[in-house]
Amino acid sequence: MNQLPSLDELIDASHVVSLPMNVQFRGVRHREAMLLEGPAGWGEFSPFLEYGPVEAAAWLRSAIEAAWEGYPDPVRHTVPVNATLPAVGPEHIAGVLASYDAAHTIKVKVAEKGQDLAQDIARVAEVRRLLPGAAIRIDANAGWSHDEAMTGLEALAEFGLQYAEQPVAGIEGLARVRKEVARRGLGVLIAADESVRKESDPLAVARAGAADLIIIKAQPLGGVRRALAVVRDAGLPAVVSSALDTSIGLRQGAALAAALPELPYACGLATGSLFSTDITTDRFLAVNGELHLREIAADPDLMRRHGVDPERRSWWNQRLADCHVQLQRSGSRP
Ligand SMILES: O=C(O)CCC(=O)C1=CC=C[C@@H](O)[C@@H]1C(=O)O
Ligand SMILES: [Mg+2]
Repeated sequence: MNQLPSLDELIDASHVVSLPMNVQFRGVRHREAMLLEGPAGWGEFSPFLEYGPVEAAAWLRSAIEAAWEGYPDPVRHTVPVNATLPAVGPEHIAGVLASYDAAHTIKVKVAEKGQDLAQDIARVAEVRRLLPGAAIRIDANAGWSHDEAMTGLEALAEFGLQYAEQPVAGIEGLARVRKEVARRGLGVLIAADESVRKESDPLAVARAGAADLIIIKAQPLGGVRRALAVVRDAGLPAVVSSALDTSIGLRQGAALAAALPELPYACGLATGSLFSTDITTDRFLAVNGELHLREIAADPDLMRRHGVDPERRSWWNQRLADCHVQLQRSGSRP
């Protein structure tokens, strides 16, 4: 596939859905997504609503790759995954974790706006109490200052952390935290997420020696093949994650995880469990901590049931058009 599909072709191939979630995540209670059906299968285009066309164009590129080109050959057919725990209070933790069949590795959200470190400590402590043998990682989404990160990491390291994802903003900030963590001997690895997917150069963080590992996501990085190239060139261990995707987007992430030469960590691809429903009857959910690679197709009835109103549909058509222009401009082909 060397040609970018035309805008008309994309509009004809697209459906827009809004899926309800079981629990608020990232301030989101309903997740909107555009699904594209192309000659190679289904692709998902679901940048968060506040993203502008320059950033969102990479997400469209990823959907077009999935639907018009398909995926590279897998080197594995099962993908280990983590449960993702939003910034809920301790009383809700057991319930949220019970919705996942993925208790070996838990990613706990911390540094949520409007909350404090005591709440983060209580959340991580409760996960450790419920699952004494689990690997626990945290994700601050760049919500801490340097000093807050050091205080937070000192306190949370007591519970045994596999790694800390994006404790602070920016590549320099990460490098500084990583250095200080080593100086204090805290034994916590530093993972870069926003410093990979939101930087104009996704390799800059690796070049700066600012992280021990990188988080990679197919949609923000412009597709599975581009994400694979980032991992190859970064030369760091990679954790595949998602963006609160429907089963179609999670399948894109699984294709990326399945094609990576090395997969040392469980992947953030179990978030289907945070939704109360999906666009396929055979949802792409973890079974005993693993996703089993298989084809996922959207179900026409479910897409109809969760379809958006005409106003949202035209908003998405405009977004599609804006991102299409971006891809034409950058000469970016799937
Ligand atoms: O990695 C995971 O366990 C699940 C995905 C996840 O955490 C995220 C999904 C969507 C938006 C992001 O804020 C968030 C992340 O920061 O990794
Ligand atoms: Mg993250």
